[in-house]
Amino acid sequence: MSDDLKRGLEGVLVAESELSFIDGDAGKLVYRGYTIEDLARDASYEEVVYLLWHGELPTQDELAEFSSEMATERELADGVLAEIRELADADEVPMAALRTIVSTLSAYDDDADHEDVTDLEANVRKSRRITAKIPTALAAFNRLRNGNDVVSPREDLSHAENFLYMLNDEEPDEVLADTLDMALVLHADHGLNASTFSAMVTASTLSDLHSAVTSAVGTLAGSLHGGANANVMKMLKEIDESDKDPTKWVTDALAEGRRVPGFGHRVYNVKDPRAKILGEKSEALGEAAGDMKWYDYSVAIEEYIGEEKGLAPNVDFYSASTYYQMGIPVDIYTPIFAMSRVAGWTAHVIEQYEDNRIMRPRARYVGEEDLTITPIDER
Ligand SMILES: CC(=O)SCCNC(=O)CCNC(=O)[C@H](O)C(C)(C)COP(=O)(O)OP(=O)(O)OC[C@H]1O[C@@H](n2cnc3c(N)ncnc32)[C@H](O)[C@@H]1OP(=O)(O)O
Ligand SMILES: O=C([O-])CC(=O)C(=O)O
Repeated sequence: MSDDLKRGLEGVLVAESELSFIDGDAGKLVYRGYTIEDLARDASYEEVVYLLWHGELPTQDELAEFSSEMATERELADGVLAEIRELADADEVPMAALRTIVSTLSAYDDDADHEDVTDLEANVRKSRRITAKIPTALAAFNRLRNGNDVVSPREDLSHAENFLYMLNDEEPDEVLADTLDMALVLHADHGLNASTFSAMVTASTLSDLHSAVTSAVGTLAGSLHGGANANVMKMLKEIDESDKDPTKWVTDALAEGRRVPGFGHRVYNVKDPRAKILGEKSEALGEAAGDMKWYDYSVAIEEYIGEEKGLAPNVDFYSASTYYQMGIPVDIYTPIFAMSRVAGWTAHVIEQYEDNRIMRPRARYVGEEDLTITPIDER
């Protein structure tokens, strides 16, 4: 047994997976053999979810059937809606609300008390229901906390279109729908990132899929992981409201020992390929609106941090200005990440069940030894 300490489990190999491959030096991301660039250009989110869960891209008939099965699962039970209303009334933060909602979904899932938590067919059905219902829950939560009525899902719209329709009570135009669909494709899986790993740890104890996804949502929320996308936008807005230019703002932040959200990565040593694609989307949205401010601030920061710190943008950097220009509220950027990543979480959990061993690393003990207890009345 090696006594090398691997802080943050850096580089530790704990599983074999057929789902996604990352080459951190080349800036390459692949889902089941297909590059992220090809998938972003040529595949819808529904096709990517099918690819992750079923191992290959669907035929036209398979896609039509799969999309329809997903769409029929969008409605929420009254009990779930009642809870969403309570969370909105309590002004819960969106990622905490989503964590609670995912957990509650199990109470209304016919497969949830299935005796064998590893049953593949039941897990695919549960994955489909959770993935289909998260957008409905998130849109309902956002509308209720703003004093608006809930908009019911429609089965004739795609996953991305239907979410924007429920969020805004208006069918999205093609640019908005395509941009969100592509963002969902880009976020769907990413190896053993922290939230996926936490889902796998939960599953490895032979706990159920809803528990694994609930763990993952809680893990994604942190500012070092999915929470960074909202922090990027807060930074861009802070820069805009200050009298500093972006490089001065970042210089001051670094001098104060602060981390710049949206930069750095455990695996990529170069620019994240997803950031490249999202940067192009952010630029295109700015051009269409005739306002390049958010894109220009972002590029200035990217150039400066690259020169000063040798750090490159990760996926969260350009998703921020992209979502902002789409009119999406800043505090639901991370829930939208979860809305996509649930496909990867569930796919990895299913892989974990197929070849399970409980995850159980160890810590080097550095505490006191051989102490004797002083009786309580003498302490
Ligand atoms: C979807 C995602 O989860 S993508 C990541 C989203 N998170 C962020 O954008 C938050 C900002 N980034 C970070 O905090 C980190 O880069 C992480 C968490 C992504 C990766 O962390 P690690 O692999 O553990 O790298 P680590 O924290 O050891 O950083 C290495 C060095 O780069 C520096 N560094 C890393 N990221 C940043 C940053 N964003 N701003 C400033 N300095 C940074 C660290 O201070 C450290 O410097 P040091 O060696 O002088 O102490
Ligand atoms: O892989 C990681 O560590 C973080 C990341 O980029 C992701 O989850 O998409």
